[in-house]
Amino acid sequence: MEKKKRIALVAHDNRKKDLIEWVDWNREILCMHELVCTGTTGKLVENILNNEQTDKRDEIITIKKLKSGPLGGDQQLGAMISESQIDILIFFWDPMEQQPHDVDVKALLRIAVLYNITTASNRATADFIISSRLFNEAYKPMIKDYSKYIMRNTET
Ligand SMILES: O=C(CO)COP(=O)(O)O
Repeated sequence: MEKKKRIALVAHDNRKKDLIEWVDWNREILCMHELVCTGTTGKLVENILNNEQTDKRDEIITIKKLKSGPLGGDQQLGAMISESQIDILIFFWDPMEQQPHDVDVKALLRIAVLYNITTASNRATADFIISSRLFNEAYKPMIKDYSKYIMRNTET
């Protein structure tokens, strides 16, 4: 990943407040990177980053907004990860409530592990990531070699 990171920000409804507070707190750093969000989270992130009271910049911050999570946003994000278009995933998922799209959530978290994507599910981890020395440097995560799996004999 380059110095400028492609960061995905996602939160379930009960955790949106947490994420928006975190984004607000880290606005100066986040604005220097590319941000991608699922739909509803994206609207809130864009609002807080362009809030006239708290933001001193002249330019309007735009972020890439995907579909809402339950409508395919998690899957879009998973596809972007598999295409090497995301470097960091900050996903505050809800540990207390089932989601209608639980399978999509699980798939997104699985693909993030598969591609060794830097991932935070809570604020403490997100704090450690954003304050890491590596956050400001180019970094090449190790990707496991799946060529044996791809070349396996499927006996057709
Ligand atoms: O459901 C989500 C992630 O699983 C988030 O979707 P929204 O950002 O559209 O609320």
